[in-house]
Amino acid sequence: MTALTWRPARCWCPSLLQIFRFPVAQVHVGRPTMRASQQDFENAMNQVKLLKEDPGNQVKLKLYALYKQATDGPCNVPKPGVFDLVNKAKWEAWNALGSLPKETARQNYVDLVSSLSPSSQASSQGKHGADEKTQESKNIVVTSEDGITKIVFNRPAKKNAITFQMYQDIILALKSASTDNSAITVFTGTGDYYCSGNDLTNFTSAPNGMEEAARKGAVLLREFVNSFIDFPKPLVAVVNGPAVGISVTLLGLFDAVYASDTATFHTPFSQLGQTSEACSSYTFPKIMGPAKATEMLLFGKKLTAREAWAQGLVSEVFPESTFEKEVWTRLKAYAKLPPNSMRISKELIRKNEKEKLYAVNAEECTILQAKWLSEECVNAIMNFVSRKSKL
Ligand SMILES: CCCCCC/C=C/C(=O)SCCNC(=O)CCNC(=O)[C@H](O)C(C)(C)COP(=O)(O)OP(=O)(O)OC[C@H]1O[C@@H](n2cnc3c(N)ncnc32)[C@H](O)[C@@H]1OP(=O)(O)O
Repeated sequence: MTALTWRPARCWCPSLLQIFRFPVAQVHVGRPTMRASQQDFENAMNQVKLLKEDPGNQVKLKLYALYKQATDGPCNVPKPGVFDLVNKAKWEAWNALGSLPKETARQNYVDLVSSLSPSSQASSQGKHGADEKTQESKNIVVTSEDGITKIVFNRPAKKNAITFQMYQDIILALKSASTDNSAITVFTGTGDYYCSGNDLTNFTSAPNGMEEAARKGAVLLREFVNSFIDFPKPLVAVVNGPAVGISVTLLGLFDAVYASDTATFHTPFSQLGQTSEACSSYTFPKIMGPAKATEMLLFGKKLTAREAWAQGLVSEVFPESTFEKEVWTRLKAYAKLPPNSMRISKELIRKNEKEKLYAVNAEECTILQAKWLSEECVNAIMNFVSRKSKL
């Protein structure tokens, strides 16, 4: 109860207040060289407001903790409850500073701000909003060429983890691809990963509470998966590297899956206190049989590309050295096939399944909405965010 009255530092600009929108980065706290004055401290606070790029959660937590220590002294408020993820993390960061003297905290704050890279400082010209928007949409890149619309997970620094914004961008990209001039649509990833699944920090910033976030997440997930169920043209995954979570389960709704031999397929839902999605509770047992689906969806067994091929999830595996060349040559040839024939054949395959898929999707989303509020799930996500465990 008291925890709810605890206020975050007011010096942060609004985008930085949502400290968990971006995952953790390494903190480097510069070594104090001299005592920072109150003026240095205030200058540093102003500099933080001008940061152009998000410095990462760990840095923001550290800044928050040092600010509180420098102004209020040692942590003196009760620990927020387990579901109040953001405030709990802030409390833990502040509390971890123990009895660090106010002056040292002030100096460390100034050093930390000055250690942030110059490239992340804003020019005070202020076209911040426009830049951010461009940045968001670049995480999903859509191009169309040679009869192929390519939708690319393009967030390699985060292994192409999918943010809420990316889910929305993909829904729009699929809508547009369904009526553009292309014959087929292809998903692939930039960098070494195909996609590491849902961004695990999606639910750690919940300004209106976790229940509201889980409700909205379930609505978004349902619409997202429905846009795959409904997609009318051949949908192909070019799996260039490891795939995790929802990027794997969605493959059951694709028409063909080509994988590099560096790809792996991992659905660690139980480990995350979650359950299967994207209709995989229906498509996976159908594709690979219930026993193999259980190993993946319940026990989180990670498959190699060849194992995934043997179980029918992957159409064909290619050596990494020739993967791109072979796959794109083949896809360009397929894209020259009569598009209406391909569309109608897909419709014949999919139409008897559609009602079932909608129903499965709805049920999976309802179950997940509840799971996201469970202690098992909250703990697993907090472990990831605080880096206690890696899958
Ligand atoms: C509308 C909501 C729909 C929700 C649908 C439900 C969907 C469920 C799922 O998809 S469950 C699967 C979720 N994914 C994971 O559990 C994977 C988590 N990530 C990892 O285990 C590892 O990062 C890894 C194995 C993918 C890669 O390990 P490694 O090679 O050691 O790299 P790093 O861990 O250092 O990763 C680099 C960088 O990327 C960030 N990152 C990677 N994956 C995610 C992720 N899924 N969510 C958030 N952030 C991710 C990681 O934190 C590092 O960031 P940093 O450099 O530290 O800032």
